[in-house]
Amino acid sequence: MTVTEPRPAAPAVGGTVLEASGVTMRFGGLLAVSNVNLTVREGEIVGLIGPNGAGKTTFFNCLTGLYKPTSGQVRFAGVPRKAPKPVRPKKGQPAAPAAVQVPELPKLSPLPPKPRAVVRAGMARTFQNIRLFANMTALENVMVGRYSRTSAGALTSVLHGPKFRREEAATRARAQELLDFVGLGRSTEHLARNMPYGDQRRLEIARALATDPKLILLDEPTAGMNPQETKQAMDLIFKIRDSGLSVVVIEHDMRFIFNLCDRVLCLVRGETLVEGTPGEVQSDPRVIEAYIGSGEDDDEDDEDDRPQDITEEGTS
Ligand SMILES: Nc1ncnc2c1ncn2[C@@H]1O[C@H](COP(=O)(O)OP(=O)(O)OP(=O)(O)O)[C@@H](O)[C@H]1O
Repeated sequence: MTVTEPRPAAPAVGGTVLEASGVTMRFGGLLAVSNVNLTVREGEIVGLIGPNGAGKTTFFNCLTGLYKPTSGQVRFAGVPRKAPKPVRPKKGQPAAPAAVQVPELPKLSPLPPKPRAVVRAGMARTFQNIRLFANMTALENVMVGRYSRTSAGALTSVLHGPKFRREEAATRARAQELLDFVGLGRSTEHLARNMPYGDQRRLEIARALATDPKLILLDEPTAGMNPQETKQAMDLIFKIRDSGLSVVVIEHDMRFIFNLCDRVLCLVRGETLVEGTPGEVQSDPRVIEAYIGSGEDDDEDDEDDRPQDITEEGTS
């Protein structure tokens, strides 16, 4: 399964941006992710692969703070995990024995689960299913993403004071810049729901970039794309990397992943099967076995995968 083609040279990889160690996630009796480690450095593109049900999305959700892992730890930009607060005895009650005072709490990610807080921390993500505001223009969709970075309060916004107007103009200008960056500079006033599928995907990326992230996580960015759209998506991700961001990407398209990524982590049944360069991972017989065993066809280009509608859900 050698599918690697010559790829643009990666810039020198810098310090650690994201570090996940021993991440485990249980849903009741089901162990979806088990003791998974991952380090992402500045300027790196890391791929997450694995057959259906391997735990990729669950692990992704642990990285972004959408899920609190059952155990393990996620550090983003060096933010350390907060120590659990000791339980204080109530007034007049004798102090509980030490073992009860500091219960054995599961190690939680320091990443707050609130999406806005995750954005402030410098992470942005896209979802498997497109989540654009269907009846808003491309520009408005990106501006919505940008609002998490503006400071005008509710009163300023209602009064449309000078501060609001200044910020609004800056937000609009930045949104336009991002649309140009992703190649949608001419679609500014198009309603999201009328845009071609590949453009909607790029619009989602522009909206995620509007939060000025250090790291962007893309969940199946090429799902349902035709080969030309897939190539454009790859070029865009290289461009994002070249602008200094780190990228983590989940994909089923092996050719895409092996041509795009600096490093690839392959999960099977919630566990790390192998992690390494695309060359190492694609030649590992265990990876081939895992995919053959799962019956997945990696070169499938099924047009029927295209979602028919985009949802009205907002950024998260
Ligand atoms: N919220 C949930 N509650 C219970 N079980 C879940 C939940 N989310 C995922 N699972 C289970 O956890 C396992 C891993 O699922 P996950 O969606 O993370 O895999 P995946 O590798 O992303 O799969 P796919 O490639 O099909 O999207 C599966 O067995 C799935 O059924």
